[in-house]
Amino acid sequence: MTLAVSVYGATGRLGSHICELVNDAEDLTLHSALSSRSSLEEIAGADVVIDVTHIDASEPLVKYALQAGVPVVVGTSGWNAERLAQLAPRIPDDLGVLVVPNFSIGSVLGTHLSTIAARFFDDVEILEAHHASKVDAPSGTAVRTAERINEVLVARDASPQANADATSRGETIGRVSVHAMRLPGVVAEQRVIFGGTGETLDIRHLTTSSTAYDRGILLALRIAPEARGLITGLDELLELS
Ligand SMILES: NC(=O)C1=CN([C@@H]2O[C@H](COP(=O)(O)OP(=O)(O)OC[C@H]3O[C@@H](n4cnc5c(N)ncnc54)[C@H](OP(=O)(O)O)[C@@H]3O)[C@@H](O)[C@H]2O)C=CC1
Ligand SMILES: O=C(O)C1=N[C@H](C(=O)O)C[C@H](O)C1
Repeated sequence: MTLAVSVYGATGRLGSHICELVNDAEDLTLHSALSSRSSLEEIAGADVVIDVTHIDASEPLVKYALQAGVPVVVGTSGWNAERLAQLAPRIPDDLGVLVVPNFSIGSVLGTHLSTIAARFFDDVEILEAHHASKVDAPSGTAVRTAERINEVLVARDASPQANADATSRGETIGRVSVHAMRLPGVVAEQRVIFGGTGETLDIRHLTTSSTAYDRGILLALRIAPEARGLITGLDELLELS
């Protein structure tokens, strides 16, 4: 018994990699490979659809998949806390949507460790770097990391000392400044830097190849048909939360 996988964004960097991954896995088959020119009807009959496109396409895809009764794995960046809060109540009881800002296990651990560090440091900034072709900034991972750190800072009413008002101080997400660099030669990198009294803590994750995403993609695809409701990130699946 194989799982029929539909890939939305199949002509892109990550989508074409996912198609290869699915073709190579004995328990998965490629049901359909969609691009911007495809009809969403092509996902009909799939056991799961994975979306790696653009936020403008991702939202309609999720809506369509939920109506068609197809579980979804979303890898597209742009699903911030506000969008996720709107999505959660729209998911039927018998379906699951996994929104995964980063499929790399190291990145998931980096963000998890950052939420622990946020219990002890009031000041933190995120520095992310990606390849020059990336269309969105800051990265979905950086936004999600900042949102999760901010939840911890707000819960304990932490007071950052640094002033983040000037535009050169990055985009402010809650109490966290986020700086984005786009450069040829880079795949993906994120540093979460905490500042304290006489010390800094630098939690750095470096992606050197898109193979970093394989384990997380396969895990999410295999779990999606049994998942129920909204699952954000791989933390729960990796038993981190
Ligand atoms: N969660 C994770 O671990 C990762 C997430 N990502 C995210 O995945 C997404 C895709 O990244 P990447 O593969 O590098 O991007 P690419 O630009 O290489 O590919 C984008 C894909 O999406 C399609 N697409 C773009 N706009 C639309 C639209 N409006 N409607 C329908 N389809 C559209 C393109 O189709 P066409 O060819 O027809 O234009 C193409 O197949 C990004 O959001 C990125 O941040 C990336 C890496 C890891
Ligand atoms: O576009 C990319 O490349 C990536 N996008 C995701 C993001 O926006 O966080 C995940 C990873 O950083 C690679």
